[in-house]
Amino acid sequence: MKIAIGSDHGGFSLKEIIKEHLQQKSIEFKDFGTDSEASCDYSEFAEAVGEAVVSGIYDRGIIICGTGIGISIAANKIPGVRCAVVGDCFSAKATRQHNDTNILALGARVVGSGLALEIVDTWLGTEFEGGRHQQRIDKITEIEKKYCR
Ligand SMILES: O=C[C@H](O)[C@H](O)[C@H](O)COP(=O)(O)O
Repeated sequence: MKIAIGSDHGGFSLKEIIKEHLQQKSIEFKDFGTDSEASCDYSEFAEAVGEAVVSGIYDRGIIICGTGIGISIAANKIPGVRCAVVGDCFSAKATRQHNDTNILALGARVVGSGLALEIVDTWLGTEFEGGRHQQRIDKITEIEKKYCR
């Protein structure tokens, strides 16, 4: 599995911790920035990671800002992105099983690094269940087609 990862300044230090964790697990990733704690705008990194995932070059994305909210809103503007802000392991599992999320958003000012790594592991290790959930995702795709031209 190939992961695209990105953050703004608020998520930079958690991004570094997650990168080290992925490295230890021999999971391939590319860092799309930011590269320091200097103030920047999360939309840039949401777009870079979102494009990388939707293009098919990367299987999944992980994006981080202070709350996970701004960066997830921006990523979800890209057709084909299904991004959820997650702060617990139950939701991490459910959003893969039910929503087939392809990008995970984390709030570095909300969750500690220990929980964040458990969320990452749970999210990466859970498969989409399909079935009734697929028809719901198909309906989301229909909304995208209606409004994104
Ligand atoms: O949703 C937005 C994110 O949480 C940002 O990381 C946050 O707004 C950045 O705030 P500041 O510029 O005050 O560090």
